[in-house]
Amino acid sequence: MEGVDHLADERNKAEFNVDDMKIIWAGSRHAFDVSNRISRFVATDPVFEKSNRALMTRKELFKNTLKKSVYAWKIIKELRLSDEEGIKLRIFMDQPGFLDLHWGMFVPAIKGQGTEEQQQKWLSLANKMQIIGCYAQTELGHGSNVQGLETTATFDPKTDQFIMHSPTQTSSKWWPGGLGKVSTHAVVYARLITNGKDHGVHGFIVQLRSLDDHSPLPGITIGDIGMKFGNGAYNSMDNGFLMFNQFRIPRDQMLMRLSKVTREGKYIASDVPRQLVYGTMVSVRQTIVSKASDALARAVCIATRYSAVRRQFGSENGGIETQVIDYKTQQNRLFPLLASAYAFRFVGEWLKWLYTDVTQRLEASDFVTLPEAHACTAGLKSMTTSATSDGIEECRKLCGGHGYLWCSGLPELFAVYVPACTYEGDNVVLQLQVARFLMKTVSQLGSGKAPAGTTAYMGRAQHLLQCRSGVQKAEDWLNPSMVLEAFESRALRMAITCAKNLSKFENQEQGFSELLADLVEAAIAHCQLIVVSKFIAKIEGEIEGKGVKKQLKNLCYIYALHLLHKHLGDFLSTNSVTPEQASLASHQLRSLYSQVRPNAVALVDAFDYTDHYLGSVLGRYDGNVYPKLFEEALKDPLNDSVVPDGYHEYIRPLIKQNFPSAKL
Ligand SMILES: CCCCCCCC/C=C\CCCCCC(=O)SCCNC(=O)CCNC(=O)[C@H](O)C(C)(C)COP(=O)(O)OP(=O)(O)OC[C@H]1O[C@@H](n2cnc3c(N)ncnc32)[C@H](O)[C@@H]1OP(=O)(O)O
Ligand SMILES: Cc1cc2nc3c(=O)[nH]c(=O)nc-3n(C[C@H](O)[C@H](O)[C@H](O)COP(=O)(O)OP(=O)(O)OC[C@H]3O[C@@H](n4cnc5c(N)ncnc54)[C@H](O)[C@@H]3O)c2cc1C
Repeated sequence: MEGVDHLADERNKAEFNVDDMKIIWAGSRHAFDVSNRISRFVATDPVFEKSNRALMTRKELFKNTLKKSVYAWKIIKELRLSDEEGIKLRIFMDQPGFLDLHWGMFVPAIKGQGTEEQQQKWLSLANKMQIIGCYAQTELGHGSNVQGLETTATFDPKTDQFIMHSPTQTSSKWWPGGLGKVSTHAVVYARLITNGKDHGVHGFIVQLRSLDDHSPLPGITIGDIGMKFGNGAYNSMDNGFLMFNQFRIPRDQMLMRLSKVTREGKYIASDVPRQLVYGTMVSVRQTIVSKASDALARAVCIATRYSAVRRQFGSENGGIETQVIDYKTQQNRLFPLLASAYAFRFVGEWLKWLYTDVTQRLEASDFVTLPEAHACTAGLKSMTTSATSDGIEECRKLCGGHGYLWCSGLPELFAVYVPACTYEGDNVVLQLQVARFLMKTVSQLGSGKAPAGTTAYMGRAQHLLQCRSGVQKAEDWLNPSMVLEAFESRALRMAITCAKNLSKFENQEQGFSELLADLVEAAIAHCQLIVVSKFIAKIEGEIEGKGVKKQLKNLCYIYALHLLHKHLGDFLSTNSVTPEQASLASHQLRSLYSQVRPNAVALVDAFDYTDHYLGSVLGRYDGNVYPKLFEEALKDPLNDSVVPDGYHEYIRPLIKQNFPSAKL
């Protein structure tokens, strides 16, 4: 029934103040106000309508993205929205497009790697969108291995120019978002060559298309790489290819904050670590962690509301059937995902702090925390995006058959989200970076250099290698120090086992290659420890609002104990817990599920998502699912006529067994 809240009973059960939880989820009252206002603004503006996306052709979808993006920019300018409001507008617009790469990578690359003069010149144009930029790093032949890029930028001292060239087919740029059809400019990563010497990969600002008629400049071949996974979804983005044929740019278009080429062609490397050329990727990996919590929360919101609406079995004497959310199996699959959404939110907040801290240090030429910032952003990007992709798919299954309908919102969410496991660094490749960092830290134990930050626990190696978990009863698993000790001991023991096995090889690189799978598992264990420890730190801090802290505690322990359950092999094989303690953890988990159950719908309401943003009939705020499923079905073009096109051509001849031209 229209106007009726079918989930009202669920909402009345809540034991905490949802409005207070909304503030915790958003990060602050101010952040909540901005999100709330902008999401409602987008939801009510017809230009941002998105329900028809799956039925659009690629060309229609692309044009629709242009329309929305330019309209969003007009609103940002006319209403003088702040940067924060502008970002929210793009998030709630919910359609991947060139704006993401222009603002998310092109502008940050110039800010991070350009000199002051370069910033003044290029940012003044980019900030007004008088030029549109993308981030062109990946090539057909190399994405993960950035040092393997083949595009060259050869300095020509006669003309004071760089000659950009794609020497092979595999050196074609391939994948950059916004490149295919929209961008006028790109930050291109290419091997810098001066006086015949290769100085490795550097960034260059390159104009690609005419600012008058948008045609590619002579010497440039450019286009879209074609359809990607799913309908609608990421196909709104013009991921592109690009080839240079001896294309010339002025010398001052090399991004020269980190190293320079003089008029004479002399290469001057600064004394900062060369890895700062990867700085834009580090910054985006950090934002991807917060976006993981957002995507997972969307899926969980849909699955939770629908699980409360959906009834199946359990009716006695013709009475009402059981809500599927009451099945323990449903809770065992759903509530850890709900807990993960909150966990990723809080680790995302912490990572933002870490990133801000390292940025300030770099500005003061303090590079000490750079390796840790790289390991944390890489590892947490990898861990949270993998868990989120799996989680969205699990939410689809939690919604049964209807989850497979496009209008559930889940297929498109999955299709848009899943490349996050690959872009901005393949998730396995990134965990191997964490593993390298851990092996280095382990090798330095006992050298007098105490591990700091997220590896500080390794400084207590003597204790953690010997200790036995003190858990004796199920409630002990609600003791933060016991939970932390189990995770620390598992992570440390796995890392030390890898280090010991590595030391058996004469050639360390060969050993590393042999042990890749174990190293990835050790890295994941370390990352999970970080997430658990940041969640615990959150619930041990000050949290306002009636009943809010209690709910967050429940979610925190669900997050930790479900990981323990899922990775029990690690915990048992490292003797971090005994089988009896593991079974006490499962007992405690069941009790936590019962405590979360009456609060589940309110806990997803706290995300404050509009129906527009969710884009899901199953996840509607009012729970009015069945009539709306019918409405959606009737909108399908196949239902425009009762007798379909093709009846006379195929169906009728078939059932009449009358195939005029068939030679059987
Ligand atoms: C709607 C609003 C949206 C808001 C904004 C969102 C933005 C848009 C979001 C999504 C859109 C999609 C965008 C997608 C864009 C892309 O995909 S861009 C391309 C991304 N490409 C990659 O991520 C490539 C991955 N590969 C690498 O990063 C590197 O090749 C590597 C790290 C795997 C290896 O680098 P290499 O130089 O070969 O290093 P190693 O020999 O392994 O290591 C040498 C040492 O350097 C350290 N290190 C490596 N990387 C970094 C770093 N980034 N920072 C600091 N240090 C680094 C490494 O640990 C080694 O240290 P040691 O010598 O001490 O061991
Ligand atoms: C939707 C999307 C948008 C993108 N946008 C951009 C963009 O805007 N700009 C840009 O420059 N790029 C972009 N990319 C490219 C992206 O960054 C790369 O695809 C990504 O870095 C992975 O590199 P790859 O494709 O070379 O994978 P590969 O490295 O070829 O990976 C293939 C397999 O090999 C494995 N593997 C590779 N190396 C190792 C190793 N050392 N050890 C163990 N296993 C290994 C991987 O785990 C994976 O299973 C985008 C990609 C996608 C999908």
